[in-house]
Amino acid sequence: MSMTDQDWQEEQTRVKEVTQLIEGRIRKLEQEVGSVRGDVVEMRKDFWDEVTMNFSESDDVGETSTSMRQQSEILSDRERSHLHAYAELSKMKRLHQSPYFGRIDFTEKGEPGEAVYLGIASLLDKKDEHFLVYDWRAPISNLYYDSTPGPASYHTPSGQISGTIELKRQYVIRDGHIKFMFDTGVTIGDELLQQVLSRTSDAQMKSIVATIQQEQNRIIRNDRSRILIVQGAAGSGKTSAALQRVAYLLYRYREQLTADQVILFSPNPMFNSYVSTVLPELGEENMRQTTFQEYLEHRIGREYQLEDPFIQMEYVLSSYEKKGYTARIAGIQYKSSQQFYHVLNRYKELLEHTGMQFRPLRFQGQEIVSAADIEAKFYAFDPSVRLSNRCELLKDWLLKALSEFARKELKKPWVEEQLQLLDKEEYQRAYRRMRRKKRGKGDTFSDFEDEHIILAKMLVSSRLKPLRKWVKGIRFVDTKKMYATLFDSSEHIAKLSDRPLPEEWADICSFTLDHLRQGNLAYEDATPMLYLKEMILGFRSNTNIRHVFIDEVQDYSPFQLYFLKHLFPRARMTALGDLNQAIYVHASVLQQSSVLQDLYGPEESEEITLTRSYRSTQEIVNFTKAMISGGEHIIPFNRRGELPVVEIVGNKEQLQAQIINEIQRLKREDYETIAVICKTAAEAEEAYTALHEQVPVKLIKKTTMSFEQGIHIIPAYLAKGVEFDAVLIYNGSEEIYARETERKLFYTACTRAMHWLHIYSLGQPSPFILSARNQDYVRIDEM
Ligand SMILES: Nc1ncnc2c1ncn2[C@@H]1O[C@H](COP(=O)(O)OP(=O)(O)OP(=O)(O)O)[C@@H](O)[C@H]1O
Repeated sequence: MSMTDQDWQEEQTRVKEVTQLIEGRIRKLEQEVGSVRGDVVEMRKDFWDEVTMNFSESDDVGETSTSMRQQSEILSDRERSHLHAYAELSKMKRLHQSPYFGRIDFTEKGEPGEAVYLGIASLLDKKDEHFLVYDWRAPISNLYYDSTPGPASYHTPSGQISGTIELKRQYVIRDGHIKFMFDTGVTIGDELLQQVLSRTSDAQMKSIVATIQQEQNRIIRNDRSRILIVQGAAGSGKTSAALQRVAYLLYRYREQLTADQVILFSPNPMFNSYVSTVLPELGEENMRQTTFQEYLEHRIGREYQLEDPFIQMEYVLSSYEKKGYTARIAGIQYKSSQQFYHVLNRYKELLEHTGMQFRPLRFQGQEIVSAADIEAKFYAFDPSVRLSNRCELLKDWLLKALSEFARKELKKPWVEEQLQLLDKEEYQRAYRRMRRKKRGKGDTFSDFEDEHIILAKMLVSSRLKPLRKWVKGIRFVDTKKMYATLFDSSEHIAKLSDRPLPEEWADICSFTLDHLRQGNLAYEDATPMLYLKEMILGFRSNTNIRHVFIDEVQDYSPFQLYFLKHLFPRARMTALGDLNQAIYVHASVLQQSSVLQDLYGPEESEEITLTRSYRSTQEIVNFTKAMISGGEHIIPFNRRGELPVVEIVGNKEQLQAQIINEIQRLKREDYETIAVICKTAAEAEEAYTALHEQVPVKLIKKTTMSFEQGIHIIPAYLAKGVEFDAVLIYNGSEEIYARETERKLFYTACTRAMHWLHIYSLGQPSPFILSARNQDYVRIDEM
């Protein structure tokens, strides 16, 4: 079917009409809204802070939803209707920029045909009768993404509807004018995708609704499985699909689901800023965003000096020579495994009968209740009572013991001494406070004696207050010691294991115990330690969250995934990752696909693989896919560019001078985002020092919160998930990238490039580069 001039004219006329209608609505809404502009403030805070209430006590969940309800009740009806008008206005403004991007003509059996136009929101005609534009998430819109012209059908809540697609058309509309228009046979024509992908990169991710591919659509609209596992090549649109999926779910389940009930775990804080505009662009509120580390900090950051994953990463990448390196690596792998998770589960069962460790209750050097007595009391409770409930019972028992102790303490000389020390004013104040307290209780005290005793009581009680708090916080349970016990010798843990321990066990033990003794918690110990704590004291789960998205899931260990499952018991999970980008040395959940399948069982799991890569040019994909196993399955999208360049230099001065030249050239050629990617933070620092006086570069650190256009110097592990027009690899030599563990880091770094990839190498280049065919890159030898 070919497009005629008449088609163009008709379509342009329609665009004009729709645009005028939108403009009319905008004028009306602006009047409605104008008077209270700025009145309604957004009430969102950092996720974990806000949810502190949610986590602080296990039975607080009800309270949290009450407090949320209260929040929304604060908004008066008037404000609510204004909010609605605001939302409507911003939707109209978005539609005004580009009212729709696609059309299908669909004839349902026995009905007249209908032209269905798709946009980012729905739009009704003047009489509110017909859809001028359908929301891209509406049931009928699925035809556009999933079917080709010919017989087709789609699901609606009331059943399946069959018919024929007569036409499928795509548009690019800007400011009321059609810029491009294509009729397509295949799913979504390559023409529009070509248009979209040839743009330069942005500081922020864009929505892809106009060009969602069929396989991506299956991810976005999946609503059957408990866990959806997405494995996809670098640049295949995993993150994009995840975000459009959030928008889809918020639309599809708008009666039940709010953005607050969806959480995205991302690789680092900067990534949060990178993706934060996609949902607002689609007219939805952002989901909650966090990192796993942020959660750990929230839960155990006060008790320990917590190592973050990037410090661990720096150690792994640059301490090969150090003593204890192999043992630490073996320890990281062991502690992140499913095996260790099972060990902890068995440990918990053991603790139900024996082995709980307690801190004694002490006051001013004297022991009120000894650890042994606490333990005896604990195991005297009925063994069928849960550990956490027994801890609660212990708490009550200890609080009673504390009151008893306080009574006896009243007569002790220190109390008298301290009372004597109160000066007159303090005494008066205490006396008045006491009177106030006593008033209304019918208690009167006439003589000095009474008064004195009451003051003594107050004194003792105030001295014991911290201890009471300590007991209430169940701090008498010594989780740290119980965790450490596992590393005391091999005997104890061997009884809990069904597999042999790592060879380096003795060294793993001494590393762990040393760290704990100093109050440090290595990254690999944080999750198991917290898990043990939760098993003993009761899991503080979050039942409000209904959808958990885990991006870069290959960087999570099996242990962490099991943990997240416990943490969000009522949620469905969408896990997206690429094993070839697994940059941590700990076991990756994607190493064996069974790990994720086992999480909820195969029946509850669904897996989708994405093999087309959209980020990089065909040349870059052909070059990078040679670095990894299974790379032959990656299909580049047909977009041409220049061959990657590998430039070998003889010394550092030359290296830095060449990079400066190259950055200047790229800037002249209007590349908007350029990254110099380094291996470690130390290397990035070095590059920054050498370059920043010649070219305007920004150094990205793990604390960097937002991402801007420009020239960045960035360690590879922080470049996760983001992309740049041009990537320069600071030093891709054999010396820097040769070990197996560095292969994936190098691959991740190179696959950040959209249009231009230039690798510098100080001396012999990395073997990963040399695995590419000679014709797939240009080699320049300056040596
Ligand atoms: N259907 C699509 N239409 C237009 N652009 C797309 C589409 N799918 C992906 N892209 C673009 O491809 C690039 C890579 O997408 P995204 O970052 O989602 O991939 P990813 O699989 O998460 O990558 P990585 O694993 O390498 O971080 C983005 O610029 C995205 O906008």
